[in-house]
Amino acid sequence: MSALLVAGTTSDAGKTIVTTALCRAFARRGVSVAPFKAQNMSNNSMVCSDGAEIGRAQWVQAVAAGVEPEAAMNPVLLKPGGDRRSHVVVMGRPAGTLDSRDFVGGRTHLRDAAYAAFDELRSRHDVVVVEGAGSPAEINLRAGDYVNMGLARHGDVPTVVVGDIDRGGVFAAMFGTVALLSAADQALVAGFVVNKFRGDLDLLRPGLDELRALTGREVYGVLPWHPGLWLDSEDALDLEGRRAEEAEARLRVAVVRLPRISNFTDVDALGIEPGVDVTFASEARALAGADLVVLPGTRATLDDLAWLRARGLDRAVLAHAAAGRPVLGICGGFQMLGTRICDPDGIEGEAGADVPGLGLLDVTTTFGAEKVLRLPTGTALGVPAHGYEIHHGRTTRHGGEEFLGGARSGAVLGTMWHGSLEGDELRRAVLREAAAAAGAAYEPATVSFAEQRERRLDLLGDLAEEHLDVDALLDLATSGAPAGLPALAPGASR
Ligand SMILES: NC(=O)CC[C@H](N)C(=O)O
Repeated sequence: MSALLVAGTTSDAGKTIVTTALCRAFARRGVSVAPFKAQNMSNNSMVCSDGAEIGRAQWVQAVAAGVEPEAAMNPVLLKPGGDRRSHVVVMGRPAGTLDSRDFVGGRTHLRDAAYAAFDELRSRHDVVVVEGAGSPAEINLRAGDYVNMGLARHGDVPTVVVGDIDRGGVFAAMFGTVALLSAADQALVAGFVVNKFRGDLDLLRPGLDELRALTGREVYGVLPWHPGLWLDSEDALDLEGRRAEEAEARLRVAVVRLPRISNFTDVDALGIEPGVDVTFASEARALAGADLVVLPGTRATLDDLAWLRARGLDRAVLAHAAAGRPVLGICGGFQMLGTRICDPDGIEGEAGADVPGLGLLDVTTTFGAEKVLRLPTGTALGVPAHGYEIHHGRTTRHGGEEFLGGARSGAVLGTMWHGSLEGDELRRAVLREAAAAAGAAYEPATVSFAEQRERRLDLLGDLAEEHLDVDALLDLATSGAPAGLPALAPGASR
């Protein structure tokens, strides 16, 4: 019945990490906890067991909390395309598109859906850990906000502000975030969490003391900078951090960094393999020397195919395949490998588009308004496989062999399934085949993706225990923001 909002001074300040860590730490205390983010802007999503689509981060946070992921945890999901339009998902189901100009006004139906989901979720759990978006002090957007202080005010939710000290300016950012809010909003902000600190805590302490004195608010902890903390990636911001650290890489995988890349956590599963070196390629020469080229999913297949061609990456992929080297296309990337892609109704871009694909697989794709959301299971390469599907494109195979809801022709593999590489047996089988086709002396290790994810979530829980005052934060969630928090100028007068 209680809740805590984790807001941030900026995007990427560490809200997702802190929310996930608190989900795990609270759950360890036997508390029934659920994650929530009113609105997520991301092309990285996941399918829940009832077929609902939610942001990947909330899905992982539910796993951290030990509860079944569900639509109410991320009632509004905006998936941006290349044309200023976002696909809107409400309570896990497609709900039309939104123009970027509608972002401030015209969204009350989304706000209402978000508040209803939050109220309902809170009624079923002891604590809801809410992740904010961007900064709560985006004062140009405050009137229409239902993700940060709008939601906090709706549910009387105590709030902490996370600041990234690695960027510098964290004291100004934390003080300013509170001071710009109206007095009523400020009354809910109980304190701060410093993230990504490296160095001597004794040097930081005088600043924290002064921040406490200046704001009359608590500092609930200082999380250290930690290199191995990646979670299933929420958005494309942290793509650079996904490179496998392996001195003697034996299988080199180049993932084409499509601008509207989506559901690319497939890459995370490759990144856990000790002998696999994963790099992202934005230009043709970055594919040179790759054993396996991966074309990942994309929110906008045709726009990204045009981008691929403009950069000459199409010729590099074709040359790679012509040399008998392996290519793996996943969902949107698979669609690109086909002979033809049509968008008669303008689902992803311009209506009436009809464009040749790379022609490596004998399949054609037509986009339809209805979205496919599924958790398929099956067999491929002689081992059991599972995955998830999120797509508007209907891809039909006219030749080649069947492969995971897709097609294969020699060393070129294409699948509609995301997440299949999280299956340890299938990942090994795919990598073994790829190595054979590429002539690489590589043998997959025996790592388990599920175990690695669990270990990372435990590591996050441990970090929270060690560096945050988890009991005080749980108490804050339960008791609400303390009375008498000072209102800082200039927001205090608003
Ligand atoms: N997940 C994906 O890669 C989606 C591919 C494509 N945008 C479709 O909807 O069909």
